[in-house]
Amino acid sequence: MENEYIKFTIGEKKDIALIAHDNEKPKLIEWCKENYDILKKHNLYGTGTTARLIADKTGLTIKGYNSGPLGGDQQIGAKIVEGVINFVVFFSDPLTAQPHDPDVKALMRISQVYDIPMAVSKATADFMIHSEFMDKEYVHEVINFKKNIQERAESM
Ligand SMILES: O=C(CO)COP(=O)(O)O
Repeated sequence: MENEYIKFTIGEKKDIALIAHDNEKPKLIEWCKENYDILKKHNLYGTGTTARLIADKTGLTIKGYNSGPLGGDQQIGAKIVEGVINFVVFFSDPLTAQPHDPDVKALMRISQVYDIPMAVSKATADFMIHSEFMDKEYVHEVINFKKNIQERAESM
């Protein structure tokens, strides 16, 4: 099966998901404060508690989904599939087991599938936010999964 790629343009205003596990929330809030002037130019989304804390502590406008353990990671994942989210900052906790670990893995996996940049630490988030892609249009290329599915169905 040969893959065909679809190209689409991502505008100057990005759609950014911000997520942090509990132990990492203070770090993400600090990071949002540091990068307030950049973040305020974009559309922000987050899992429930993270989004509420960011809004309260930084004054940024952010759309909140469900809390992570109640399906928030899956909602963000669905937005990636729909082509809504362009960047993800996810300060996951590398030292604490999460009850919704399958959802966390699913979100990381779907970001890879759609080649959506995901920063999982402050260092990578700093690289991402200061990247030349942040404030300009760029062309994003992903596999045409519709063609892929059709070809698979036809071959069965
Ligand atoms: O658990 C999370 C991500 O896996 C984050 O969820 P909250 O933002 O609701 O704490």
